Amino acid sequence: MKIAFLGPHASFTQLATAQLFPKEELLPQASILDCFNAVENGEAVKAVVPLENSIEGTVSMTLDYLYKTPSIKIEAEAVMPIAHHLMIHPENQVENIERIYSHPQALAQSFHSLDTHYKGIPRQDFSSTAAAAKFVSENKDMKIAAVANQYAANLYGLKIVNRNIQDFEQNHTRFIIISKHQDRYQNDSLETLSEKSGMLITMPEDHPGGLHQVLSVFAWRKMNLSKIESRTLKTGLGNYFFFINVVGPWEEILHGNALKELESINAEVDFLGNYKEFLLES
Ligand SMILES: O=C(O)C(=O)C[C@]1(C(=O)O)C=C[C@@H](O)C=C1
Repeated sequence: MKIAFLGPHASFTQLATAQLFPKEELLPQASILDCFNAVENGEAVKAVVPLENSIEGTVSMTLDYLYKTPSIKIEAEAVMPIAHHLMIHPENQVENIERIYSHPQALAQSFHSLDTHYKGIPRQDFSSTAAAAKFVSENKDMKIAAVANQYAANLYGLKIVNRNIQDFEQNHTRFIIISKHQDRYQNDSLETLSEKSGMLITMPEDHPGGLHQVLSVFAWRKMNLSKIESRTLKTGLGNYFFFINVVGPWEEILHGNALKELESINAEVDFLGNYKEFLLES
């Protein structure tokens, strides 16, 4: 089975994917959009993409493509500790560095640390931390550094010059397994943290109390929400869709009726699945 992931090798997403699918063929992709496309056009059966980070919040691109591609559902979540290191080509000196490359999430998670230790050195976005590390390894004549993980340093032969530069010690990223099949991913060798349902909800028009109506569907049934995130619909300022997580295993009557009630108040619901959240190693 082919599994797409945000590559190249040694990205954080690859470390997560390798733990979730140790025996499958992994297909590196250049972007989160490419991961969605690979699943959509059948090139890969599933993909692993980042959804949320404990320091920097939601990966908005993932949320947007979940919304834009209703055929794609969620099979599982996996949470992994994240440690960022600054690395350079072994023939370079850290004192000479003139630019720092990484994925925008990694740069944001290390913002204050980079600002304190490398003030004034411009930072540049890359498609992933591993892509930045690879670029540094291939360009020893440029005075550049990358923010990436230990595996990227090993794989691309870079020297770590500053360890654990994430701004908060507790740094975790939540990844999701996406597919068109809505299979439930199960893995007894990983610790299960929770079970939840995910859904995208859109109200057809803006009216007073619209969100309250949606939330009351869950509230009076005593359904516990663990996440609610609004994201722009890109149809004009003030128009949003909502990503909602409901805690617990799927109960046919309780959840089924909640979905029916949402429909009856004209909410559009894209049910993404009932799935487990697993814990991964760093
Ligand atoms: O750039 C990588 O290595 C990724 O896998 C992407 C990503 C993200 O988008 O959040 C994954 C985990 C970390 O939070 C930093 C970057």
